[in-house]
Amino acid sequence: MSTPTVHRGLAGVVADTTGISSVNPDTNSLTYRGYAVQDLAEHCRFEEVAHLLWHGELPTAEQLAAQDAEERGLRALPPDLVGLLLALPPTAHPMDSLRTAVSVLGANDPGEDDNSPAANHAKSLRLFAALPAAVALTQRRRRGLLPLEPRADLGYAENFLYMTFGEVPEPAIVRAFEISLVLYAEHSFNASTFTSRVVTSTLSDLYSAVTAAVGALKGPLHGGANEAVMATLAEIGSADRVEGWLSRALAEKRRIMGFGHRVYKHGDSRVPTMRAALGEVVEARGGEDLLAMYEALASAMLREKGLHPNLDYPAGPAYHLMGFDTPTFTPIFVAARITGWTAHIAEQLARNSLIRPTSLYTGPAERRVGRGAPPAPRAAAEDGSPARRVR
Ligand SMILES: CC(=O)SCCNC(=O)CCNC(=O)[C@H](O)C(C)(C)COP(=O)(O)OP(=O)(O)OC[C@H]1O[C@@H](n2cnc3c(N)ncnc32)[C@H](O)[C@@H]1OP(=O)(O)O
Ligand SMILES: O=C([O-])CC(=O)C(=O)O
Repeated sequence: MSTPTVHRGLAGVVADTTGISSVNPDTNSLTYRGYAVQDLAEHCRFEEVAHLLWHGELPTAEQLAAQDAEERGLRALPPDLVGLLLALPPTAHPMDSLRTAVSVLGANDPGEDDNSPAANHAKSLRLFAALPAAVALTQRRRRGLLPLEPRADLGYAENFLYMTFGEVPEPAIVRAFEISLVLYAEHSFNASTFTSRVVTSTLSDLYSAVTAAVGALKGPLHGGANEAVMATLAEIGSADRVEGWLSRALAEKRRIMGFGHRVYKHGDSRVPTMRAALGEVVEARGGEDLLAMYEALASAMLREKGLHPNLDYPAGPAYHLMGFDTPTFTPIFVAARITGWTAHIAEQLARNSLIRPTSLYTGPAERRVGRGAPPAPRAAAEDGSPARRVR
C-alpha cells in the first residue's frame, strides 16, 4: 500500500504546458514567447510586449498603431468608479482599491460572462488601459490630490507617470519605469498567475480571475515584497548599519524581503537589468546612500545565506527614487502583470481542464456524532489510493 507523495506548495510540480514564457533557472534566463526578456527590455515599448504576450508575436507598425489607438481611448476610469474609489477609507491599501476597481469594472461590463477569445481580449485591453488611472488615483489621493485625466498623446509609461505626478519626468526615469514594466509583465506559473488559471478553469469570468490574482500578488512572499523591501531599507537606515541589522534579523529567523526565489536558486534573471535601471535612476535623481545600503545588504545576504536578490529588490528602491509612495509599488506590479495574467487566462480557456489537485487526509478518522469511541485514525488520499491505517 503506497502513500502518495505530497508536494507542499506544489514545489517542482509541472501543472500544465504553456507557450507564453519560459523560466530557466539553470541558465538564469527568462523568455517571453521565445524572446529574452533583456532583449525586450532594451528594444521594446511595454505596449509591444503586451501585444507579444497576447498574440504570440511582436506587433507590426500597423498592429501597434491600432492597439495604441484603442488602448488610449480606454484609459479613463468610468466616473462612478472614480467616485467609488474615492469613497473607500483613506487607510485602504491601494491593492485593495485596485482589487475593487477590477471587480467593479467586471460588474459594469455587460459582456462579463462572455468567455470567447474576442470578448476576453477586449476585456484584457480594457484592464491594461485603465489600471494606470486607478493606481495613479490611489497615490494622488494619499497625497490629497485630485485624480488627473489621462493624456492620449502619451505612450503608456509616460501617461502612467503623468497621471501619477502631474508631469512627464525626464527620459531616464520614463525608460527605467518602462523597463520595470517589461520585467514584471510575465513569469510563467507564479502564485498570482496560477491563481488566475485556477479561477479561469472553473469557467468563471476574466474579471474574477484577475481580482483573485490581485489578492495573490498582494502577499509579501510574492508581489508585496517590493513594498516590504523599502520597509526593510528604511528600517536599516544606512549602509554601515547593514551587518548589525542582518545578524539580528537572521538570529530572529526573519525573512529578508526581496531575497530568494522558488524557481531561481542562482539569481533572478531579471535582476541585472533592473539593477542597471536603478543605477540610471540614481544618476538622474540621486540616492547614492540608498544604493550603498542596497549593495551592502545584497553582499551580506549572499555571504550569510547564499541567497540572491529577486526582481522586487531593485524595483522597490527604483520606484521610491522615481517618487512613488511605497504602497503604490505592488499596484504597479499589477498594472504590468495584467498582460501576463490575461495571456494565461486565454491559454487556460483554449485548452481548459478544471484545476483541482488532491490531498492526503490527516484529520480525525471517521467517527459518529455522540455514539461510542471513535475507530482507529486513518489517513486516506483523495486520489483513490487505498486508505491507510495509521497508529
Ligand atoms: C516577484 C516575486 O514574487 S519574487 C519573490 C518575492 N518574495 C520575497 O522576496 C519574499 C522573501 N523570500 C522568500 O520568502 C522565499 O525565498 C520565497 C517564498 C520567495 C521562495 O521560497 P521557497 O523556495 O518556497 O523556499 P522556502 O520558503 O522553503 O525557504 C527555504 C529556506 O530558505 C530560507 N529563506 C528563503 N528565502 C529567505 C529570505 N528571503 N530570507 C531569509 N531566509 C530565507 C527559508 O527560511 C528556508 O530556510 P530553512 O530551510 O532553514 O527553513
Ligand atoms: O515566479 C515566481 O514565483 C515569482 C516571480 O518572480 C514573479 O511572479 O515574477
